[in-house]
Amino acid sequence: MTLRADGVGHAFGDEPVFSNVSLAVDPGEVLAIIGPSGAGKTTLLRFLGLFERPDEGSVVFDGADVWAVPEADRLSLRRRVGMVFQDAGLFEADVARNVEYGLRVRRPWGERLRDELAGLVGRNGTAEAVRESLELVGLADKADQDAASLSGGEAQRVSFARALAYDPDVLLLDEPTSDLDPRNTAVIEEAVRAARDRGIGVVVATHDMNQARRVADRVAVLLDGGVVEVGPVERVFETPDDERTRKFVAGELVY
Ligand SMILES: Nc1ncnc2c1ncn2[C@@H]1O[C@H](COP(=O)(O)OP(=O)(O)OP(=O)(O)O)[C@@H](O)[C@H]1O
Repeated sequence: MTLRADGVGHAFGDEPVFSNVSLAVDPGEVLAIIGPSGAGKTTLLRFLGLFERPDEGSVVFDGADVWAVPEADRLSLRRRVGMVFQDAGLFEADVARNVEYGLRVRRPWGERLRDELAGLVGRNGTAEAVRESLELVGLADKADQDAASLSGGEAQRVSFARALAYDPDVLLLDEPTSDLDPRNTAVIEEAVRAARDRGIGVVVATHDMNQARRVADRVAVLLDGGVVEVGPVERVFETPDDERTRKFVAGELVY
């Protein structure tokens, strides 16, 4: 199921962020969105996550223009997209409960009610999904630990596991490793590859170009009010078409 932004543009008040952004992520690929701070990476992810409607253009998921379909249809499309925010956003409960939450919020109402009545923890399928997701980020042994006692890196990994537990079709990651040490970064990057290998389409917003090189199949360069280039990682980094990409990749300042 392809998720696509088609000519998307947006302004906050009279401050334009970007215009005419078109890009897509296919199942089983990792697309990195790179660009300087303030270029609009988070804003673009929020549009791709169907959280907000852009001023211009459309977001198309599985062939449906998501802001043109009835709200109920949009909500069911949104459930198929997982998003991991910069802030891990865990709540005060043990690690397993935090991961279960991912299942709880994305389930259709009927199933959700059934889960509530059955007691989510006791349901085998759910417990299994929680355990598998935690294993993928190397934290299965911390399932019963209080989330508040985790390190920042572990909290991010739990947040990732929470998004994976529901087995989304698309996973959006906003600077997933920005404050993490190399070990936690490596675990998350490995989990990104595992998600891709399961057929999930992954979008990673990052200002870490090395990370984009390590995990992405394709990269979109967001700067100067738009996507100036999108293509296979190696091509974009080694022989960029756009001079602004070349400068950005070389670490020269680009506005
Ligand atoms: N809700 C909002 N209201 C007003 N301005 C906003 C809002 N959200 C974002 N902006 C502005 O839009 C621009 C893009 O912000 P965004 O967070 O999308 O950039 P970014 O590329 O993700 O940056 P960073 O790498 O620093 O996280 C910034 O100038 C920001 O101040």
